[in-house]
Amino acid sequence: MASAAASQCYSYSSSPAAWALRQGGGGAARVVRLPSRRRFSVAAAGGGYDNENREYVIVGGGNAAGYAARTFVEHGMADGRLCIVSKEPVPPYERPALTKGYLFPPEKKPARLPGFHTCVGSGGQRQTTEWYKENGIEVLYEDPVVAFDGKTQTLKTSSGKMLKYGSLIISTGCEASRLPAKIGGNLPGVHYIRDVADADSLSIFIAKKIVVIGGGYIGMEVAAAACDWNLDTTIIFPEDHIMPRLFTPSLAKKYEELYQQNGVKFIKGALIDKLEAGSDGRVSSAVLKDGSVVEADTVIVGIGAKPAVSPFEAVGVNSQVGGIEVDSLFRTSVPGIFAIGDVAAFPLKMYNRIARVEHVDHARKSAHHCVETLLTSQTKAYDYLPYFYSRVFEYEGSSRKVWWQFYGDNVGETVEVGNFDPKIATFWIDSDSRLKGVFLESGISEEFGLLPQLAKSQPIVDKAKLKAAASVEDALDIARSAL
Ligand SMILES: Cc1cc2nc3c(=O)[nH]c(=O)nc-3n(C[C@H](O)[C@H](O)[C@H](O)COP(=O)(O)OP(=O)(O)OC[C@H]3O[C@@H](n4cnc5c(N)ncnc54)[C@H](O)[C@@H]3O)c2cc1C
Ligand SMILES: NC(=O)c1ccc[n+]([C@@H]2O[C@H](COP(=O)([O-])OP(=O)(O)OC[C@H]3O[C@@H](n4cnc5c(N)ncnc54)[C@H](O)[C@@H]3O)[C@@H](O)[C@H]2O)c1
Ligand SMILES: O=C1O[C@H]([C@@H](O)CO)C(O)=C1O
Repeated sequence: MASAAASQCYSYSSSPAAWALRQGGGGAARVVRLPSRRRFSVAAAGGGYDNENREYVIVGGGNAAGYAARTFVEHGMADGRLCIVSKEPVPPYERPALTKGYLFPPEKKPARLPGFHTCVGSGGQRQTTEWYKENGIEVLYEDPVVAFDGKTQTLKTSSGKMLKYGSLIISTGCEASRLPAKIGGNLPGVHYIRDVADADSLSIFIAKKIVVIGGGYIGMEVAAAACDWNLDTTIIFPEDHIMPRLFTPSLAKKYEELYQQNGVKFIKGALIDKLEAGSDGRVSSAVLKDGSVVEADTVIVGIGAKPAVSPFEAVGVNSQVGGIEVDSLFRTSVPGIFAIGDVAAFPLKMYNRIARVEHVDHARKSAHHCVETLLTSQTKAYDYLPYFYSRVFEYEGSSRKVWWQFYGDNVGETVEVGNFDPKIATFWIDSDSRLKGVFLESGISEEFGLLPQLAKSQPIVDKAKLKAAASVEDALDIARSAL
């Protein structure tokens, strides 16, 4: 328990006159008005709290938390005032590295901590453990919050610590969806990848035959990494093509063919009936619903992720997309409590709907926007342009590297140009001929730089001209000329 420091009390008030939480999209607007001036004061250590009276508490030490901490420091509001409570034993890091550089073979200089702490993924400073100490930020490691009381503004951690907050930022991200234990989802040799401990335990390094379950981001990035290990790799998923959240069938076909050229086998339209163990108790095969059996000494499961709302359900969970409901300033319906990153269900202003975005660009930007709101009472609504990307086969010696970027909304008719030679562009165009979304494989930086401009301004484009484009470069010129 905290030492009984001399009693100190600081207080501040919630920022704007009235808190309003609107439900966008189809839901009727619901404005929750609260008394205009709510004063919060964080009781002194006399209350016996374990976080040294830190006014600001971030729950979750992942990608968004690292970027939030940076903004607190930029405002000079971290030292002695910020506390991060994390489930993990290490400070925030760039999670995307876990299925990219982290999976390179030992002789190819795999990414390892402390090399990829936030904010290096966006060209920022590497915030090591020492960085948090030097900036006076208290970090509680390996001690997840298990209980929360909004009335007393207190949190309880799994080790029994009691923490008091003035403002609380929920940054708990997502948890990997799991196969049920009863069908072998927890067998030794079955792996999920969410945090660096998972990546460390991944026995891809000693595997011979791996089965990857799920044809999404994790599935594709792990399967590509397995090619660098020359492993016998099979991907199994229920849809009829990979990346169903984003890829068109024809785009998926191009990438599937590239994976097959690298030796990856696909079993599509298939669901796992169970995972079986061998005599050593480790996973030895995957049995599909049709009864067929695929041998494997390692199984990597990438079947989606669920927002980690616990123990903050009472703050308000969005029924459509899940996650903690926030407004365009990341304020929840409870004054002084915010949510950011994967776990936040926020108004996607451009498309007038509530969304959750499980990608690192939003984690970084939402963190910055939220802390700016908290510290400066700015009222500029978050106006996020969805940006997703992936990089595979990027290892040294790969026959071709793959790096695609997508901006916007994948809605409408698609026009696809190019055939991995080396580029591919796909344009999503709505019924008013407006460009809604754009995808580019292996662009040069100027071309990648054009994508957000196109997706943000949504120009009217000539579909016929795009379809007739002789190359990806021509197609981008046609789109650029529509700006
Ligand atoms: C393997 C992998 C690769 C990825 N690659 C990419 C990519 O290439 N590009 C891209 O755009 N996105 C990628 N993503 C998605 C991106 O990493 C996430 O969108 C981003 O990490 C979300 O940041 P966050 O802070 O909201 O959540 P997280 O980074 O998941 O952090 C949440 C943190 O909160 C902790 N936590 C949870 N509950 C509690 C609790 N009760 N108390 C305390 N701590 C708690 C978790 O342990 C974790 O440390 C990848 C994700 C994974 C898993
Ligand atoms: N480059 C990136 O942006 C990137 C990279 C890795 C991870 N991530 C994030 O990490 C999280 C997890 O990624 P993911 O790939 O697991 O999720 P995903 O949603 O991208 O893919 C899940 C895949 O598993 C399939 N699936 C669902 N249930 C299944 C089942 N029972 N059996 C077999 N297949 C099943 C889905 O149909 C889909 O193909 C997501 O939030 C994702 O955005 C992002
Ligand atoms: O954003 C990212 O961060 C890591 C790595 O670049 C950090 O060094 C990675 O692989 C990304 O895609």
